[in-house]
Amino acid sequence: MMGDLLAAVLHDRPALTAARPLAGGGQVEEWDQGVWCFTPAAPSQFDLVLSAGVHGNETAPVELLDQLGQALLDGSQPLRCRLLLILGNPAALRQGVRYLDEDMNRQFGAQPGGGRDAQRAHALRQHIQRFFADGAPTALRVHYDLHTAIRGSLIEQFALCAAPDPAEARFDPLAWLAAAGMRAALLYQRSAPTLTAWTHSQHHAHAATLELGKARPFGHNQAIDLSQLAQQLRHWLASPTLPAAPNTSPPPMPCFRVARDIPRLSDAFRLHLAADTANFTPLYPGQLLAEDGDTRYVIDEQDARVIFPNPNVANGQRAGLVIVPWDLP
Ligand SMILES: O=C(O)CCC(=O)N[C@@H](CCC(=O)O)C(=O)O
Ligand SMILES: [Zn+2]
Repeated sequence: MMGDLLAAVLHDRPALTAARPLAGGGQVEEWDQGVWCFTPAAPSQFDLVLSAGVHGNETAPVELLDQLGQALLDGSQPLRCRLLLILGNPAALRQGVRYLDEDMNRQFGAQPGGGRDAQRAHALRQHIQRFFADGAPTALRVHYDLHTAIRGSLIEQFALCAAPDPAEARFDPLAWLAAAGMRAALLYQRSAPTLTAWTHSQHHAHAATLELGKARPFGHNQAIDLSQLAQQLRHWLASPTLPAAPNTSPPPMPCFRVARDIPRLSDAFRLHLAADTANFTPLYPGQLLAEDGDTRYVIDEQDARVIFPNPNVANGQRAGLVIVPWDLP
């Protein structure tokens, strides 16, 4: 059943008109449409940002965060950490589209656009900045941005994040992701214009984009199993302290790195993959992956796989990623 937070966003009205005490202690305040700051009764050393709906057609994780928000409102979910809950792109959610003018998850880099998605991205940056600034300077900062993908995937649930920092003794990001049901990690080595790349680089948050299944409209997400993620999120929200956990070795899941981006440079771009090619499909050396006028993208990596192949992006945007296994040191 739809909760109060999502209903408000879909009806284009506020969910709360003033700060509301939570039945289980603490309070919630609406900072903007689709942005709620939950504060626990006692001070916390854990600041958690959970976002979904940055792409308006990716509804399963939006339903999950709506249920979590409702459980906090009605007191059935205890809260021991600070939480910023975000439904990313309300106007795109209302229309059931990935974005309005420009992909919102490309508006967090050095050159954001000027359209409605870029304006919303700017507002989200301000809210997240305020949330972290209001927390304890020593708090552990974690951000999960929940998505679903255009295509099916040979590994259904996986994370995209920066490589773990071996110096971080408080927290094992890959162990948390494994506990939340992620079965692979794609580790970035360079910056990207995405929301989690921004919270990681600007706010030193342990930030990951979670891919959770195939994108479908509201009410059609029965095939996506978010139970493990939901259980872990509920556990973390209720935990008075976080277990100290240095990075484990070997990592608890297969890890990959980006061997290269495949950019769509022009209208001549052609992707030589079937439209139903799943994420993580293996590519073989010598395979012609794509052409763009005179530019040919031929696989020369061993054990390569493809992620997010999509020829229908705007010129200049990423039309796919070639990834390879990465044995973390
Ligand atoms: O299925 C697809 O082609 C895209 C799914 C999606 O929205 N993925 C995110 C990944 C973000 C990241 O690279 O960290 C995106 O493209 O924004
Ligand atoms: Zn997405």
